[in-house]
Amino acid sequence: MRIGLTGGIATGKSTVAHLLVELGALLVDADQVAREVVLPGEPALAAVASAFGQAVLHKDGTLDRAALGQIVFNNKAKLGQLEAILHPAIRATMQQRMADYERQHPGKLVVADIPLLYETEQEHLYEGVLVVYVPEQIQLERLMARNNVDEQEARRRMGLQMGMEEKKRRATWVIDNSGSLAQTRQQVQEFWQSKVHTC
Ligand SMILES: CC(C)(COP(=O)(O)OP(=O)(O)OC[C@H]1O[C@@H](n2cnc3c(N)ncnc32)[C@H](O)[C@@H]1O)[C@@H](O)C(=O)NCCC(=O)NCCS
Ligand SMILES: Nc1ncnc2c1ncn2[C@@H]1O[C@H](COP(=O)(O)OP(=O)(O)OP(=O)(O)O)[C@@H](O)[C@H]1O
Repeated sequence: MRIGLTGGIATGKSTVAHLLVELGALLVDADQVAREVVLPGEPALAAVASAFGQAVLHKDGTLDRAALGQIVFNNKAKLGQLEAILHPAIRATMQQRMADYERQHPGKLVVADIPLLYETEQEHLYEGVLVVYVPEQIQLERLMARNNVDEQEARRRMGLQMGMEEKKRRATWVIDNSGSLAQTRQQVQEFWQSKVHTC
C-alpha cells in the first residue's frame, strides 16, 4: 500500500517519516530524490546550470543549493522555472523507486514524503495522505530556529506553499506535531497499528 506524507516547511515531515521507518515502513523522500537528480552528471544539473548560470555551481561542479535557494525562494517565476526542470525527473524516480520497493517487499507500507503533494495535485496517486500538522505560529518558530532565518524570510518561504489549515482540511489522516516528540511518536504508533491491521 502507498500513502503520501506531507505538511508544510518545517512542520515535521522528516521526523514523522523516520518514526514510520523505525516501525517498518519503506520511505521514498522527495527532498532526497530532488538532491539525487542534480548530482554531477545528471541531465537536470546541466539544465539548471544553463537556466540559472554558473553562479549556482560550486567550483567542483556540484550544485550550490544555498545560492540557488536564494534565487528561487525570492522569485516565484524562477521557482516555477526550476520546478519545471526538476519535477518530471523527481516524479519519475519516485514512481520507479516505489515500484521497486513493492516488488522487493510485497505487502509493506510504502510512504512517499512529498512537501508539495497537494500543490502539485498528486493526492490521487495514493491510498490516502497523512498530513503532519502544526499551527502556523509554531511552524514559523521552528523554521526560524532550524534554518537560522529571520521572521520575514521564514514567512516568505511559508508563503510559497499552501497553508497548513488547508492541508489539514484535505488530509486523510492528521498527525499533530505541535506537542512533544513523545506525543508525536504515540500518534504515529496508533496510525501504524491501524494501517498494519488493514494492509
Ligand atoms: C531550491 C533548492 C535547491 C534549495 O535547497 P535546500 O537544500 O536549501 O532546501 P531543501 O531542498 O532541503 O528544501 C527544504 C524545504 O523547502 C521547501 N521547498 C523546496 N522546494 C520548494 C518549492 N519548489 N516550493 C515551495 N517550497 C519548497 C520544502 O518544504 C522543503 O522541504 C531545493 O529546495 C530545490 O531543488 N527545490 C526545487 C525542487 C522541489 O520542488 N522540491 C520539493 C520536493 S518535490
Ligand atoms: N515535536 C517537536 N517538538 C519540537 N521540535 C520539533 C518537533 N518535531 C520536529 N521538530 C523540529 O522542527 C524542525 C523541523 O522538523 P523536520 O525537519 O522533521 O520538518 P520537515 O517538515 O521535514 O521540514 P522540511 O519541509 O524543511 O523538509 C526540526 O528542527 C526538528 O528538530
